[in-house]
Amino acid sequence: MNTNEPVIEVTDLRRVYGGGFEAVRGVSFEVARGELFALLGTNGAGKTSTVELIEGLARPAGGQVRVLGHDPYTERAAVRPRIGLMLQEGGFPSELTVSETVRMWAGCTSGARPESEALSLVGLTRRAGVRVKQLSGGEKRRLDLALALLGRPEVLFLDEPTTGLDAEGRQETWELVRELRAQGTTVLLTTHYLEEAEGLADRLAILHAGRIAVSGTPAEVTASQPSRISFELPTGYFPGDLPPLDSLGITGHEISGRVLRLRTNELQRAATGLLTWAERAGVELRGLDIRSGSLEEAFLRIARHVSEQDAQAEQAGQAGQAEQSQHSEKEHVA
Ligand SMILES: Nc1ncnc2c1ncn2[C@@H]1O[C@H](COP(=O)(O)OP(=O)(O)OP(=O)(O)O)[C@@H](O)[C@H]1O
Repeated sequence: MNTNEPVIEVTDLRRVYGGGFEAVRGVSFEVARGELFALLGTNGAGKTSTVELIEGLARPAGGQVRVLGHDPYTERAAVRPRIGLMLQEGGFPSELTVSETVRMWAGCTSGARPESEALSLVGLTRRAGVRVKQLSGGEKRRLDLALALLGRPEVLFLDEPTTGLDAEGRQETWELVRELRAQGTTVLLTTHYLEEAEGLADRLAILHAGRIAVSGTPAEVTASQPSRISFELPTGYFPGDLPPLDSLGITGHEISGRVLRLRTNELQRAATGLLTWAERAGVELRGLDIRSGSLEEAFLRIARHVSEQDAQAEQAGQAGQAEQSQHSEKEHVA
């Protein structure tokens, strides 16, 4: 296979649940060999619904998925041995020990790693004899990961892999994922942790209400967000006493109490202008906070923006219904 050829290709993907609810509404993206692509999104955005289609666990209502050049649903036998799945719920028999679980799984996996290697990869060697039901939530996630890695997959699907892990466990999992990626494994990750996506992903997409709202490298997505400056107005000063905000490259502002919050796409210019003004005026900008655009900002803006759109659409719908019912009343009266 050409190394530039995408390992995962998703085109105009759609998923409709019983009752007609469209959870995935035309999602398209590609993941190249050796790349780590992260899907982020609010609760219910459609991450799991999308990933399950790519894993071949369900048939799309529309669009196309290709994994390693095959349809993962209709050509499951060609795809399954080459991919590793770490689902949100492993669902393994709780009475088996960690070691028995790995051996059972290895029995169904061709070319499986030795048990000791799989357990040591995820730091579970010392828990080999413990029953699954006695593992902590974080240890269960590690076992899920060990099983996903058992067949040395070319493509690894990680659905919220660090949920339930403490800070150290999370760092260890990230280190392992980085190593796997360095060895050429292609990874599709869904996560709620923005720093996880920021630290691991080559590219990412933020899903909202079944659609991709923004995608790109973490740096591209972050750079598309405005930077922020906030401080307390010095006593006796008003916003009009500052230099004209647009002359400092400030594109928006709001004031609550004495705290002024500014938005800018030219952080250095805006910050320098304000600090120079404060220096000359001999005043202190208390509580000064200067921060570049962040992935968190992008995420929150998308969630807020789309909820505003939803609210507007709902209002427009209600207004339309009210108008229609007034209209039909009039027709009735006439
Ligand atoms: N089996 C199902 N039947 C009907 N609706 C479903 C089903 N599974 C999911 N949904 C709905 O589809 C939407 C997307 O759900 P999905 O689980 O894909 O979101 P998600 O982004 O993975 O969310 P989370 O971050 O909470 O895991 C939600 O509105 C959810 O209620």
